[in-house]
Amino acid sequence: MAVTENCEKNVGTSNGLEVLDGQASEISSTGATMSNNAVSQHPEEIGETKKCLVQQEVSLELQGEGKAKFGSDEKRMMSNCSNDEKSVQKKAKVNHSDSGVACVDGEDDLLSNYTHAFPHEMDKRTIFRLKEMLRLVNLKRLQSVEEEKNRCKNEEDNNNLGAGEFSRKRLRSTTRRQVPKAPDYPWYAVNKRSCNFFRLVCKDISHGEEEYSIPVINECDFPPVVPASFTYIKSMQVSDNVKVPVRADGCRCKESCTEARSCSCVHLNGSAPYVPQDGGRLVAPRDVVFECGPKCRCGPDCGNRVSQCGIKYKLQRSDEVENDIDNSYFFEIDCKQTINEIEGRERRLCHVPLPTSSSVDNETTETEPEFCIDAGSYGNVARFINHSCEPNLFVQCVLSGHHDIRLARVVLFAAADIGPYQELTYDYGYQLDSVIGADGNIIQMSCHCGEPNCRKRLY
Ligand SMILES: C[S@@+](CC[C@H](N)C(=O)[O-])C[C@H]1O[C@@H](n2cnc3c(N)ncnc32)[C@H](O)[C@@H]1O
Repeated sequence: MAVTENCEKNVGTSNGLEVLDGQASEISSTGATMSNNAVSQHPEEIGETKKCLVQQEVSLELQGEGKAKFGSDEKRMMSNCSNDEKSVQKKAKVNHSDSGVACVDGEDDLLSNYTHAFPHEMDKRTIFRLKEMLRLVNLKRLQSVEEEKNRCKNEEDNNNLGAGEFSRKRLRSTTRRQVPKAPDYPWYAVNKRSCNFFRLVCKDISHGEEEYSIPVINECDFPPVVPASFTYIKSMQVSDNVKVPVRADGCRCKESCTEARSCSCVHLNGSAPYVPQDGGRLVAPRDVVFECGPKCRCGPDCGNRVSQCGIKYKLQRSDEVENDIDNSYFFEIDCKQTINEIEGRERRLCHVPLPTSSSVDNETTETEPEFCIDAGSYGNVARFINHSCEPNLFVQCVLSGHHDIRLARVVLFAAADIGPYQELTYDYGYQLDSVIGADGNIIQMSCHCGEPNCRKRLY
């Protein structure tokens, strides 16, 4: 899945965007973490969330008449089915039917599944409209399949040509090698009566947790599938085996904390880390940002709590990259790397100036990371942000409730102005050949960020 910005204005440089929340866990000797999580101790609550998810995601009024509800049973069917079954569903082929109309193998199965699951809600009219929508989806898919076929054919032809012929051919069709622009599906443009309905698999992945809903649009799979289940949380849960650090003392300010001489938290930063503009921009990347916390007297509107304010921009997710390894959602809380790896930061930060001083104890920066965030089952939208070798976000460590750098919060800030519908990315910062499998062999992963300077490998 990729996360894109989905609003009509730019996300400004260095605006605090998101906290990579998940579960902070101790890194075990194997590098894998297993943790008892706080949320799973409240099964009723999770049950409620799931119920709510079904209601929110799948209800749809079709022109105010027949009401089609998809998802609950279908999703259950999908989540219960084996990988083989899933891949069969994903591999629905586009064909020409006798009438020349594109159809998808398995369309009848799909409709009969829905009819079976919702017998009272699938009247003839609804079925007709569903078929019409499927036809539109298929036509669009067929078009791209044809385009792809033509592209491959051209490439094949060109492989059989000499250099002179090749250049003549390229001159004649200069657009041939252009990468087709990915279609944008702005949230406001999602037409419930059109085929986009089938691509919108979730109206809000945060299930009302965030101020703005985060829709998920699946442009890859047919039928579109919802993202694998996880629980959306807004603040980091610390697993039972991790000792929660003592709360840091707070400032005594009654209003917004902007001055180092009057606010003890701002003082720890040397000067105010944020400018009060567009919700608080980071003045410059720092080793660590000290924000106001729970023991401070200032309120939630304090200017030194930027990373605690939640998402302030509309985001959406689209299905692009498949994950097939178990630890795709681990993030080491490695402030040492973000603080010390100037080379990496130079690469990551684009034109944002580098930090000038280290306000963190050297001893802590020399040790290996002890904790990691496991966003596999619990997390927020940041868990879906992909890696890029030319990213538009960078990692900034932030401390607020406590001052233990080993459990710092990981916050992603914009490194440049980010336009609407741009994918949000950051540099995962892996060292090549640093990921070792259970058998002791190095695991490699190719990078598909597509940037001209792509390093070709994630790790
Ligand atoms: C934190 S997840 C990112 C979200 C994930 N793509 C999804 O759809 O849920 C990290 C995983 O995404 C995939 N990924 C992210 N960026 C990638 C890239 N540039 N090239 C290849 N795979 C990438 C890898 O499988 C990686 O382990």
